[in-house]
Amino acid sequence: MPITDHGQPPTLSEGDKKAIRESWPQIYKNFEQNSLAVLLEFLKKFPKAQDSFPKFSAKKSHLEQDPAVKLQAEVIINAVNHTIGLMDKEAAMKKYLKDLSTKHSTEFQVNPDMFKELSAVFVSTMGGKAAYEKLFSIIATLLRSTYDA
Ligand code: HEM
Repeated sequence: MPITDHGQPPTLSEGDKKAIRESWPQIYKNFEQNSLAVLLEFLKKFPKAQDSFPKFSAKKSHLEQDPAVKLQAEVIINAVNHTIGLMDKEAAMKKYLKDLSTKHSTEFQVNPDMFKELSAVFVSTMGGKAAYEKLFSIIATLLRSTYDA
């Protein structure tokens, strides 16, 4: 199933939440490595996305050593971790992501098509579990939501 970023976002079943709660700690335990791997893979696939991050090293071949890249990767995975922590509070989870969307659309002004692309890299890193496809479709749809409004 591809990541969706339009329309009604999927709902996480109790089974989805359980699958995420059981597997996420293994991923988050190595949050520095895992988040960096995701961000580097994303930037490799979508080199133009790097234009959104003028703070990153201009040398695309040395990105993995750039502390600003590592920090940004951690910011992203911590936001995913926070979202997972709000899975049982759907309204709060949506508000958190919508506020984050507003920042991306007004302050950072990044290309909204990229949320689903970064999400897809995340999901493939996590073994492509169906529950994560739903979670990241929620994330991608809500991060995009203030662009479409
Ligand atoms: C899963 C998807 C994503 C999540 C969870 C996420 C999360 C975040 C968070 C938590 C921040 C910090 C917000 C703050 O300062 O209060 C941020 C900043 C930012 N994000 Fe994202 N983001 C995602 C995808 C993307 C994508 C795809 C792009 C660009 C292609 C992007 C570009 C940026 C930029 C430019 C900033 C500001 C960086 C700076 O401090 O200079 N984000 N993001």
